Amino acid sequence: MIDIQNITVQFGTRTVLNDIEIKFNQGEMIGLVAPNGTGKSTLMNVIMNYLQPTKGKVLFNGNLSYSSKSNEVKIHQFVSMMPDQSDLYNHLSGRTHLKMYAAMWKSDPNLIDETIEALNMGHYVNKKTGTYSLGMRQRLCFAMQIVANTDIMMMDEVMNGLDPNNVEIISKILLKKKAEGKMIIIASHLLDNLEKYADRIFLFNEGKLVNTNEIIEGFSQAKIKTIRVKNMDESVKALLKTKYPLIKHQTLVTEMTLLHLPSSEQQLLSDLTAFLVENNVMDFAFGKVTLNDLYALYYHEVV
Ligand SMILES: Nc1ncnc2c1ncn2[C@@H]1O[C@H](COP(=O)(O)OP(=O)(O)OP(=O)(O)O)[C@@H](O)[C@H]1O
Repeated sequence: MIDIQNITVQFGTRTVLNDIEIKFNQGEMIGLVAPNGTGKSTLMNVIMNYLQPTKGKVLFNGNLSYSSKSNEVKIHQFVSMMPDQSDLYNHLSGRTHLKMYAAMWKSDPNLIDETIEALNMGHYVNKKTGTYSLGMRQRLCFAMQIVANTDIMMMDEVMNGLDPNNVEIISKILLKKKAEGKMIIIASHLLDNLEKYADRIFLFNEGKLVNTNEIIEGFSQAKIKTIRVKNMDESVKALLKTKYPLIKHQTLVTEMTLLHLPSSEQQLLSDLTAFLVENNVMDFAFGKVTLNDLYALYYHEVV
């Protein structure tokens, strides 16, 4: 378990993390989402103690913190950060990298071949990494962390440069690790993927972590409670507000209007359908709010 207690990070006058307080549990997949340069890596660096916060501390499993070098060694036995592609040694093979990681974390050596097979790396893993493509290097970095097999795994842009097949393969491996009780923290811009697999997703806003479930009630529920309407006329919006004052409106920069319904009662849904059609609004769909919508709401950017 990670207990982040009042972490503040300032660089000069800029506050990148502002008094963050949050607990992450074993068996959870946590998604961190934000535009570039907002603090995702900074938070991970604090959790790894690569960066000392201006204020606050991080507790592991109740009472262990980075209060001494020997504690750091203890913590890094069960907390790992996925290596970066620039950490690879070009003159060594992928297999050698995997063996190093298995040896450093004293994990089960059988994991090496299992992981090579799961990630379809057999045809290249014995070659020097200097000959690998971007996607091959990325899979190796991921495989290294899987072989280390720590209880807490942090990954910054794990899906970088991967084709959709490999994104799915890695997602399935992550689900398996989660089922084994690992805590997985992922910073990613692949919102659809994150939305599918993460248990809790946090957006960074002005140095704070905002849980997506708190932005829109029922965000993670599949129930129909939202209508997505494209290019809705201001006059129709006004009419709708008068007729259905309980329906909340949110307009995104994507020209999409979200209508949040007070319930998903059948009668309300059919009345609303009739209302929209009568007012010549044809481009609409019932469905849940997506992470892409929330991103557009928060960051005024189209993903
Ligand atoms: N050591 C440092 N000194 C000064 N400023 C820093 C330092 N590290 C990070 N920053 C600044 O803090 C902000 C957050 O950086 P961070 O790397 O955490 O962003 P990020 O959300 O991980 O971005 P990305 O998606 O690009 O990886 C940025 O404005 C960055 O310039």
